[in-house]
Amino acid sequence: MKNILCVVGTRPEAIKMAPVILELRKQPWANVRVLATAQHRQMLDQVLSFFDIQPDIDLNIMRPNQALTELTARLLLELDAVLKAEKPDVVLVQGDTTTVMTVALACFYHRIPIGHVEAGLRTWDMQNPFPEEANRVIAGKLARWHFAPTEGSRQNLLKDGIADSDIIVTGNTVVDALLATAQRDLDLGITLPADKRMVLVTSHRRENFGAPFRNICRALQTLAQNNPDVQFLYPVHPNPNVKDVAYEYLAHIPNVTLCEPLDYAPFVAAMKRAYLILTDSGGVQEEAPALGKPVLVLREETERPEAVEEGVVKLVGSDYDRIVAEAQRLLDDEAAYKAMARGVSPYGDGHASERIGRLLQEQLL
Ligand SMILES: CC(=O)N[C@@H]1[C@@H](OP(=O)(O)OP(=O)(O)OC[C@H]2O[C@@H](n3ccc(=O)[nH]c3=O)[C@H](O)[C@@H]2O)O[C@H](CO)[C@@H](O)[C@@H]1O
Repeated sequence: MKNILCVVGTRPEAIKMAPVILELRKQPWANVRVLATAQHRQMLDQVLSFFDIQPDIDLNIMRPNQALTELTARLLLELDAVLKAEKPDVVLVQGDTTTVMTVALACFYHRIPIGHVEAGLRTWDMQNPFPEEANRVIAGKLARWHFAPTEGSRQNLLKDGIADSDIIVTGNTVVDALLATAQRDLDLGITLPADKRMVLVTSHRRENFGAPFRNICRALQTLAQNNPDVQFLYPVHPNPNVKDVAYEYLAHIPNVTLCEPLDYAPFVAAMKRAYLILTDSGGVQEEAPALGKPVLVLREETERPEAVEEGVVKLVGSDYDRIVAEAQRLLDDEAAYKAMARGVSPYGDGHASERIGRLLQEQLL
């Protein structure tokens, strides 16, 4: 029996780690334990409960306005005690949060091997996204096994000096979670006009705060006013930099529905119902293509270039004119829309977790 400790800190980590945990739980050789750092609290909890996962250890680390240095220092100390008590044979982390970087460092000090899920995403700019690029580079240097979602991420790891034999291209586990969830009977929980096309919006990345986010909201306002036959649905992040501005520009427009962030299952229902998606989210860029939904990305660059190269996702940044023009084109021009709504899924086929499980079995037994 091998002890495998799976760590989650935020909503996207939980969504992407859940299928791995559920897969490993099926394995007779694996004793799976779940550690929640709870770097984010509420949004993490609703995902874990949806997938029926109860953390075995919960560090409940989140504090109001937590600074990165303090979060890192507190996490390192807490992890030291957890690793001493748990003595895992391997620790799995996902993505590029402070949790991931800190767990990688703590495991390195304890000489415990780590498996990095969603390894090899790079912008090659340490400042952008901050601090995620540094987190994934550090975790990458320290990881024993690199579960790369795509061939492109494998190439990034090779460029970073990682041995080919330590990398396995698995696909992204986000597609495993999505396809399993999309099959279920889902309820959006919000009534929208049944006869109208729906545009789904999410936007809360830090690099857009300030003038770029105002441009985005102004563009959404123009699009909604020019297209009364289209319904806009925007689950708004509670951060005041986002919420105050979004409500100022959009709250009074009849065909715009603003709501709290949706739980994962209703959000998947919203993606399925959407005609078009505008987002600055990393995960949504990976999910929407698998559902055949065109995405306009409200960022200047992305560490997820594969769907852009496939032509099913387009970068539009935060430029008012560009957002309005590109979205209007997809609403008006059926050929342009169909070219982007092809259902090409460059990030996975829904079997990434099985590949991770097989590799661990081969390596550990
Ligand atoms: C720089 C960068 O790209 N960083 C990424 C970013 O992750 P992200 O951009 O994917 O994060 P979000 O957009 O918050 O989450 C998305 C997931 O949430 C679901 N969702 C969404 C709206 C909603 O109302 N309800 C939901 O359930 C949705 O289906 C999707 O799966 O931060 C993480 C560290 O926090 C990083 O690790 C990750 O690289």
